[in-house]
Amino acid sequence: MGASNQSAGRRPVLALTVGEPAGIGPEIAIRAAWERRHQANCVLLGDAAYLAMLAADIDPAIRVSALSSQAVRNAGLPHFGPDRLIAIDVPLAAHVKAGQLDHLNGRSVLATLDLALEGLKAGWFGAMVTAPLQKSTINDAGIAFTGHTEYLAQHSGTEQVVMMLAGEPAGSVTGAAPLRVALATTHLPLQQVSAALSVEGLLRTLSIIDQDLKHKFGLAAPRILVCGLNPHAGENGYLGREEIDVIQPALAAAQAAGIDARGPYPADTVFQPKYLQDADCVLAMYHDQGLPVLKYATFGRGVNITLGLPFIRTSVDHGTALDLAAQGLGRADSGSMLAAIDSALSMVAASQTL
Ligand SMILES: NC(=O)c1ccc[n+]([C@@H]2O[C@H](COP(=O)([O-])OP(=O)(O)OC[C@H]3O[C@@H](n4cnc5c(N)ncnc54)[C@H](O)[C@@H]3O)[C@@H](O)[C@H]2O)c1
Ligand SMILES: N[C@H](C(=O)O)[C@H](O)COP(=O)(O)O
Repeated sequence: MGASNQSAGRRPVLALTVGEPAGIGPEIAIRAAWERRHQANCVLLGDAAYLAMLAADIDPAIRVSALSSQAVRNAGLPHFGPDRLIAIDVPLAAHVKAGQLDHLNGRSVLATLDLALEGLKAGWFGAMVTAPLQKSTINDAGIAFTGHTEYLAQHSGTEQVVMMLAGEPAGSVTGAAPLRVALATTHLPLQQVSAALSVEGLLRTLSIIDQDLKHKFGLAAPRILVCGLNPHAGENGYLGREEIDVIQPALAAAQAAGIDARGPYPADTVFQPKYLQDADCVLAMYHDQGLPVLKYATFGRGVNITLGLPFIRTSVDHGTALDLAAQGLGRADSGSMLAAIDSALSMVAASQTL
């Protein structure tokens, strides 16, 4: 996608969608954008009047300049220095009450994603970073929606993407190497997971991980450990056959294609430091097989990255935290949002050196 606004010497421009307005997204987006204002021009996408009001409550020093999306379409994104944040206005339909969901605002949340996609295509932004949204509210607004990952894939015309979360664990967990956990399936009811696994799909997943770890993370020869689906990786077929019928053939095909992928390993043992120290990524078969481990080790510092997209997208490792939002400003930790911005910046830099 385009990069016309990403001229050398200027801070990279990142689209920062602020997520569910009643959650902690807008607050952590403002705080992180302001904290990183000298490294990145984080353009907030959300209701500009609401964001300006919130910014003033967070810190009166934070200035928010509002732009209309039409003005940006007509004249491009103007250059602003780090003395202020820019918000491209995506108006909300209903007044926001912190901690209280309102499905009337669901379409506006999705419109921020559409605007980010438009801006990536037009070259306004070098990457997008997303604050958490509430999937149920968008569904309550009458729009089938399972997550950013699937939405961005569909709306960028990408056949397959891979969700990967990464973070720096406390030193004792893996010896301080980044832990990266990718998923073979994303937001899917558990009952549908087995049927969603196929040799071709897993091979594409492994190939996307391999390519993106090389090109967006600068790893010369990524090493991927692959989990089984069943307890004890199927116990030679006595506890399930997906390992024999699907995962092993996919691994054989990946290895034949030059991908360093090994397994299938029992998911309950593969996350030991002695295995992780020889790996760059673990591929789990489903959401709650891999993410509890990652979030246990890195919550608050982790980053969610969508691999396989034709642009860079990162996000936080947590949700909307309505409980914290309801208590007022200052309760939420912005660490993961800062990590998501930092990660997007380093991926932008890695992509530019190709
Ligand atoms: N990137 C995303 O858009 C994203 C990611 C995860 C979950 N979600 C969505 O968020 C909604 C709520 O999910 P949930 O309740 O399972 O998880 P959650 O992460 O919102 O909350 C889980 C717990 O972690 C705490 N927490 C979360 N973020 C925190 C932060 N920044 N600082 C301090 N504490 C924090 C919360 O207070 C809560 O106790 C769901 O709709 C889910 O789908 C969105
Ligand atoms: N699976 C993610 C997590 O648990 O953190 C989260 O739901 C966000 O997914 P999307 O980026 O697809 O919205």
